[in-house]
Amino acid sequence: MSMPSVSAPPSSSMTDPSVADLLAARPHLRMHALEGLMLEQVPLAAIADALGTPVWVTGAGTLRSRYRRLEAALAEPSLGASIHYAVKANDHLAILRILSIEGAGADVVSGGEMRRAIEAGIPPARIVFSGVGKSDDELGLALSLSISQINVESREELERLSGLASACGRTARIVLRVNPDIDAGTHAKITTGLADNKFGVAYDEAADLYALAARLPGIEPIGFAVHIGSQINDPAPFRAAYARIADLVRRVREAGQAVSLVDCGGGLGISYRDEIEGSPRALAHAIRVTLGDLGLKLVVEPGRWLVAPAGVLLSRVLLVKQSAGRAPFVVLDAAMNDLLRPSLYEAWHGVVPLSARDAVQPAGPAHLVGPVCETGDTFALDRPLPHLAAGARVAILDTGAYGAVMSSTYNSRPLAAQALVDGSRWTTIRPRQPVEQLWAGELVPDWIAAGETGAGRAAE
Ligand SMILES: Cc1ncc(COP(=O)(O)O)c(C=O)c1O
Ligand SMILES: N[C@@H](CCCC[NH3+])C(=O)O
Repeated sequence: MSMPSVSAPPSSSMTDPSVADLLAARPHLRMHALEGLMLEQVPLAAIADALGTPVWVTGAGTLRSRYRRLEAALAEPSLGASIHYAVKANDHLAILRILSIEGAGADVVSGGEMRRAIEAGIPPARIVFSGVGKSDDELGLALSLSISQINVESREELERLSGLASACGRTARIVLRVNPDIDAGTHAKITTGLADNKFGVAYDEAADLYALAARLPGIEPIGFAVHIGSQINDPAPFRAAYARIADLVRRVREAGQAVSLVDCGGGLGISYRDEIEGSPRALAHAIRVTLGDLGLKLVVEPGRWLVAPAGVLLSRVLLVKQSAGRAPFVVLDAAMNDLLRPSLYEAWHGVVPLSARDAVQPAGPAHLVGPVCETGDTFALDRPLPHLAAGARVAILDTGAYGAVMSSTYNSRPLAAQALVDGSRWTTIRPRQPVEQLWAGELVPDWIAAGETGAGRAAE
């Protein structure tokens, strides 16, 4: 099985793309001789000057154009698949609003995401609720809002939902998420369609469970869902998974049950390093040849492909730590608490200096790390990087998806600011978190605050 970019260790390689290669593959980014690195028509240094670093920046124009490319590929008359953006990839209200205006619905995995999507103007009728474990409160919210569909992942959830729906006199339109046992060929931590993974109901049990769903009060089964993982660039696993679902649909129909919808999930990958980006047309083809002639309503749930390339994380070099005979450590002011992907999946992200002056030939291999007290707080190891002195600023590329959303405040580091570029204008969409907010909700019991020493050893 080939291991694509998300799993590629961030170590040195003769094949690491140069700054010029990285920019050539990303038309929304370019290096201006004087202004430095531009996202759409905005010099990123201007944003770093105004907001400081680290700061996330997303290009609205880039996002829209990617949405339109995907929509065009899926809009063929034989498909007409509707796009439900996977909110988990980047849940900022401005991003959701942009996509909502483009016509996207939402795929949500929590009550919080459901509330966010609605707050951003996505109507409940365009919201799909996925997830392997949903609380009664979350299911109750979905029922009270009459969202478009609830993707059920187990018999236990189905029976619980039936009870909840009957109790409030509502009917839940459910889609059964099936685990097709297909290897998506992606990183083990983001594969979801293998029988060993926690997601979905076993393929062999799906037909019986669907039949049970039709008998349960408060439940209307309308179809099947499948999502085999994330960062998938090769269409073959999609095709294999959809073929299995098509067989299932035929069998269930032959048994006399109605199936009107298939939710094809998300998962389309991008090019982080030098992979061939997942193709919307190839995805559409995979859907058409497997499910296209079954008269189904089709749904997709893309996240990463839409928003990852549209975002960058800007950071500043705090210091360069030299050590004789070893690659230097270039210590950034961004860390794993901001961008977790390299630490979590050894993910490779391109790094480009903001200043054209810095974007020259690699000075030699260097380690790009953050200041957090974890050895795993690295962005790149042994990477041939341009010469970066203290104070130099860089953009870490393709961080629009699973970037800011996965941030934490570990080491009491406030959440970074966020900005939105739209053509030639830009604005702050989230100020840097004030440090006091880090402890704003914390309570110190009166007796501790008063300095009591308490029971001490006697209680041990
Ligand atoms: C059910 C479901 N749908 C959609 C997505 C979005 O995936 P991606 O961002 O890879 O398109 C995910 C995340 O993997 C998911 O779990
Ligand atoms: N968080 C992952 C993707 C998981 C997708 C959600 N199921 C990433 O950064 O690549």
